[in-house]
Formats: sequence, C-alpha cells, structure tokens
Amino acid sequence: MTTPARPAVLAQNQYGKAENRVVRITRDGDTHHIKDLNVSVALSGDMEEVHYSGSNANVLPTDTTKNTVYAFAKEHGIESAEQFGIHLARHFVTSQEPIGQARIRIEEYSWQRIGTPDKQHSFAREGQETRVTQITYDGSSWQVVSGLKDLVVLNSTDSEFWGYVKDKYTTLKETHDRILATEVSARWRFGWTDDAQPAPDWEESYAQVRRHLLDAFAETYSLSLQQTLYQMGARIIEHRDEIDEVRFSLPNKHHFLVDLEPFGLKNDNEVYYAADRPYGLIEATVLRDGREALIPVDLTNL
Ligand SMILES: O=c1[nH]c(=O)c2[nH]c(=O)[nH]c2[nH]1
Repeated sequence: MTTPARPAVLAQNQYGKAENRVVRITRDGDTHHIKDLNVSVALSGDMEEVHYSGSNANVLPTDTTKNTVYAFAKEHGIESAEQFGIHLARHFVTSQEPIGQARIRIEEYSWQRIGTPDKQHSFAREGQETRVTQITYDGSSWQVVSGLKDLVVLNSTDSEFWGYVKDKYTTLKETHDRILATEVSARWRFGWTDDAQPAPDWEESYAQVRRHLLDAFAETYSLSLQQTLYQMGARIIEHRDEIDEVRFSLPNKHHFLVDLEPFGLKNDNEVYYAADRPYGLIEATVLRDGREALIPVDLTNL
C-alpha cells in the first residue's frame, strides 16, 4: 500500500523532558559531596506516526525520560555532567529501537564548602559561572560540547582601543587605557567521538580549560576584545589536546568615563558609568587547524 501524498510533511522533530533539576548527594562518611544539575532530554527518530496519526506506539513518555534521569542519578551517581549525559544518551538510543538520536543538555551549578573542617555537609552556592554541556549520540558517534556562561571578568587597565575606521558617524574617542569587561559565554568541542578512544577526564578538562581562558584574559595586553577573544581560544587549543574548537560570545561591558568637569573635578580614569546596553557583541570560533567548525554560531540556543 502506498502512503497518500501529503502537502505538508513533517521535518525536524525532537521531544523529551526539559529542565529536570536533580541534586545528588554522595556521602563519604561525614564528608558529603553535591552535584546540582539541570538536565534536558531531547530524543528523535522514527516519530512520524505520532505526529501524523497520533499513534503513540513509538513514544517513550517524556515522563519516563524524567524518571530515568533521577533513577540514573541513584544507580550510576554523577561523576561529571558529561559522564552522566553520556550514560543517559547511550541508554535512550540503545534501549529504544525507534530512537535514533539522543541529545542531553546539562547546566551545572557549583557549590562551595562552608563550615568547620569537622562538618563537611554545608555549602554556599557559587555565584559565578554556570557550567554547561551538550551530549549528542546517534548510536555510533558522540559529540560532546561543554562550556560555561555568565562568567563576568574585568581588567582595570592593559586595554586600549584606537586606530579603528572613522566615518561621518564616528564619535568614539580613541583610548590608550580603558576598562575591559565581558560576560564570557564559551563552548568547546571535544575531539572524542568514538567509544573505542579513551574518553577525556571531564572534570580535569573543565578546570584546566577554565584556567587557561581566565589566564589568557588576565595576561593579554588588549588592543581590542576581538584580540583577547582569540588569545583565550588559542590558549585552550594550544594547551588542551582534547579540544578541537572553541566558540565565544563576548558582550563588551562598556565602562564609560564620567565627565566630572561640571563639578570642577578631574576624572583621571577613576570614575566610570557601567552601561548595560547597548553593548558591543564580539563572537568568534577558534579552531584547531585542519578541523571542521561544528559548534552553532548562535550560542544562546546551546
Ligand atoms: O574591543 C573593542 N572592539 C570593537 O570592535 C569596538 N567597537 C567599539 O565601539 N568599541 C570596541 N571595543
């Protein structure tokens, strides 16, 4: 029997439970460890019928995907966000015939120990960045893209901006000493794609990539945020063999010198107005030479 022609055909589709908030405590005697994740599951595969006719025969309920996240937190623990995402993706693809691909996105919120050394069960939520990862698995090949967002950094000197194009609308004054500040959103893609290769040490990798990124921001004498961006990416590519690609989205958090002359005061790079908008938005990918750029251009969707 041939299927009737349809004027409207189903294209890309995925489904799953988004934003499963899971907190896992591991008790090592009196020393407790905490992992705090927000896990989103998106499954795709042979899902035409549920859309066309409403048959749910191939549909693993999103409620089940939620339960799986919590059950896996108990059964397998959460060694790292990446490892946990890999476990989940492998499970959905290998246990359900109609599911051809799983995408697991995870945000991780970090907690710092507080309290006395004899009581290792109190924590304060760290106000800095959110760690993120996205795991995609199609039954044979992995893609792991990790990163961070909302990491605000500032250099109070060693930043200049001059020598730029000037047309009839240009009013910006050249500067040889300015504040450079940004809220880093970065994603890095691992070269690891195959179960046959040893997987990276995900926790160590995150710590080292973050360190190189921050060191490069702090140590670069900047002639533009674009130059600083490239230095941050290059430092990661040069020091971390497991990473093939880094993408940044860097809002330039402008700090404008306030004119204090009306008050008879000299402003010698001391008092700034921190503008929140509009902001320059500097975005680029830094790639290991010879590799393909695969991280999406728009990081707000990742
Ligand atoms: O680092 C900068 N890059 C720019 O492209 C730019 N444009 C601008 O107005 N200020 C800055 N700063």
